[in-house]
Amino acid sequence: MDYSPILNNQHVVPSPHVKNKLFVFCIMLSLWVYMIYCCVGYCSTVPVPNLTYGSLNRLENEAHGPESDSLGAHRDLLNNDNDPDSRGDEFDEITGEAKAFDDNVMSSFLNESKKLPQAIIIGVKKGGTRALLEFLRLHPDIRAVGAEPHFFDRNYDKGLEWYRELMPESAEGQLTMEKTPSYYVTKEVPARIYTMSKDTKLIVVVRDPVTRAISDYTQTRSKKPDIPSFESLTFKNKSAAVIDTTWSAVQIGLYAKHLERWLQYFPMEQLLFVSGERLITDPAGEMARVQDFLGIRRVVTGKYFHFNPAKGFPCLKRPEGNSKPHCLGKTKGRTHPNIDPEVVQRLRDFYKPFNNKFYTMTAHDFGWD
Ligand SMILES: Nc1ncnc2c1ncn2[C@@H]1O[C@H](COP(=O)(O)OS(=O)(=O)O)[C@@H](OP(=O)(O)O)[C@H]1O
Repeated sequence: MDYSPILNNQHVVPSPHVKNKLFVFCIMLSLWVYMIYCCVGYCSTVPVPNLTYGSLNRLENEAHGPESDSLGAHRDLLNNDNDPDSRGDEFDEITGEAKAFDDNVMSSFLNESKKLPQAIIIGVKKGGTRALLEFLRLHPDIRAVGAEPHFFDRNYDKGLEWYRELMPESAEGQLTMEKTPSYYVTKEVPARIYTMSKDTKLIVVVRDPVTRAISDYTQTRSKKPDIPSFESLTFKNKSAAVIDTTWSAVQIGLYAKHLERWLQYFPMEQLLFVSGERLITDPAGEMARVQDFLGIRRVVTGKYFHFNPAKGFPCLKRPEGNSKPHCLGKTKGRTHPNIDPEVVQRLRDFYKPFNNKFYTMTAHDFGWD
């Protein structure tokens, strides 16, 4: 009778063939255990030798919880302005789940890192910049910081590494973005962005300068209810009816003048002007232009928007399912005070030549007159 060597020795000694199979099985098992470990969100906390500074920072954030970190960062970034409109707290509920999934599961697989922004929403204040950023954040190829970094105007001395650290982790092929509306009107900013990268794509959300000025005033008054009337701030001397172009609410609306400064550094093709009005009436149409400009797929389409008649604005909805649409917070879409129609008309006349120049420069009639 033939005995196998195993039985012959009275011990269970696996043959080399079986050993190989066992080895492969163990490797597979370890991989599966690791993947399950990752899927419950632990693998990003496993110390690995080649951790970047960025990922270390993320681990620290996870340890303190995302809320405490972002609040701290926002306070710092607000730079005493304490402007609720600057906080990245809009639409967090709708993007929150996706972000958590990204952070906890995907980042370790995708070799993510923090990058300087390749595209920036540079203005204008009260143009609809928050809405545009939140619409863009729905796109899987966009990673954007929620709060306004104010790097190129207020925090430039902190250096590019400080700026990079504020950015979210992004994978290969994803665009990093931020929005700071004051960049468009700040003299030093074009040169500074050019120094960071002359290829930076620049997006400006523009809105009828008269409505924009009233919106700006409404925001200031919500924080300082005792400020003088819009009418008295508009004129240097009310009787002379000379418009005070040093008042920032008026100054910001001189879009053509500010654009001249940008064109000293960037070609027109690198700037995209988004209509703040159309962003409300046709968000999908404006988003198509923006996505084309950024060179990303048209993912954010009409199915993401639901017009809320009570609010008078488009809100965001998930294309699948029938969950409640999410609207921007109450600092967006404030009720404007009634302004003396004569003053409004004076402002319209004042802006007319500047608007026309702006239409010519951008080859786009925004229809404000
Ligand atoms: N979808 C949606 N929901 C709410 N509000 C919207 C939306 N799209 C554009 N807007 C308009 O955005 C205006 C605020 O502009 P910004 O976000 O650029 O303001 S800020 O500079 O960041 O403070 C804000 O101005 P006000 O209406 O004067 O408050 C809105 O008119």
